[in-house]
Amino acid sequence: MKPVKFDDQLAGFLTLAANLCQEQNASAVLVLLPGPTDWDALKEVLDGRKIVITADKAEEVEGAAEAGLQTILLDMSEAPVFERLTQALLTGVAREILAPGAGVVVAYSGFDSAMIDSISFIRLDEHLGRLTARDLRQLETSVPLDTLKVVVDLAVEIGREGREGKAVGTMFVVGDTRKVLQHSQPAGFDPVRGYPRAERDLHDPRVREAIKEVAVLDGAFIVSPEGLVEKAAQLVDAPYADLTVSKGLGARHWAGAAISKATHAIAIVVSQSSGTVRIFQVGEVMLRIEPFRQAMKWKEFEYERPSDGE
Ligand SMILES: Nc1ncnc2c1ncn2[C@@H]1O[C@H](COP(=O)(O)OP(=O)(O)OP(=O)(O)O)[C@@H](O)[C@H]1O
Repeated sequence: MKPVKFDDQLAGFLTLAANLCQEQNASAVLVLLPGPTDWDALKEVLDGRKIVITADKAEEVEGAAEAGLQTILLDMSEAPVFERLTQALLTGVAREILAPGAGVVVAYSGFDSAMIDSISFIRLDEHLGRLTARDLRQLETSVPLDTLKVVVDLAVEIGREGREGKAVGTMFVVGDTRKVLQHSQPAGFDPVRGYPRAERDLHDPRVREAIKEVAVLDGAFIVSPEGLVEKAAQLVDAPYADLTVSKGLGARHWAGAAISKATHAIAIVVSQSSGTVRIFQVGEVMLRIEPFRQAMKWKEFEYERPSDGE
């Protein structure tokens, strides 16, 4: 990976970005770079503005954090620039580096991948953004926020990516594990059975990748408040009485609603047909996240017409 020379072109575009930031009252300048550059010179040109450096690999932002710059890594080098920028902005919102609704000036390589040649001004739509920590905090639950974030992010990735080109649906039931297990029975072979704790901990990215591989199996993952997958491929069974679930949602969603009502667990359901992730608590959809190209669109609570009877 080649460093990016801090030449007149780069300095010129950053100066334009700084001016635009000033004129539009933007809250940050996001720079998508193909490699490390002279961070001090970059900071000097963007004098005093909030700077976010985005790249694909850690070595491309080498030294940026030490220079006091915020960084976002994408690992999407094959994706079109538009999708990479969208993902960078969504990640910025999710990590609370950028505020939803904020204006952001973006400097990037639109035509020549080796140099900065384009500038855009983007106003982050209030509703565009990955689920933020604040949204999850609204769920008053005994499950630590940190575990919820890990599981929700994993669910969103499964809904978005699927498996080998095919859509995948699944469910995670998080928290109140002892009680949830009383309502569960194996749907088939349990791929996590017999594994030590460390190999079932969803905080470990390798474990999350392994879970994506087995998410195609029937049934739900039962996750402890600490983020350990206690069991996989479980059919959860709880009474449907007094539940209202939207039309068009089937057995998986009913089961998620029911278990979240019968216990203090949170059920996170990925729909196979749409990739939408719904978060159920006390029998109701509390949050819903729509897949959106590479990234996703976060919607505030929206009333879904309940189906009749049942
Ligand atoms: N009680 C349950 N516990 C866990 N998983 C279940 C349960 N019932 C159904 N499922 C899972 O849901 C899968 C799909 O069922 P169904 O199509 O009726 O669900 P859905 O709610 O319409 O979801 P999707 O949008 O993913 O199709 C089943 O193959 C099974 O793996």
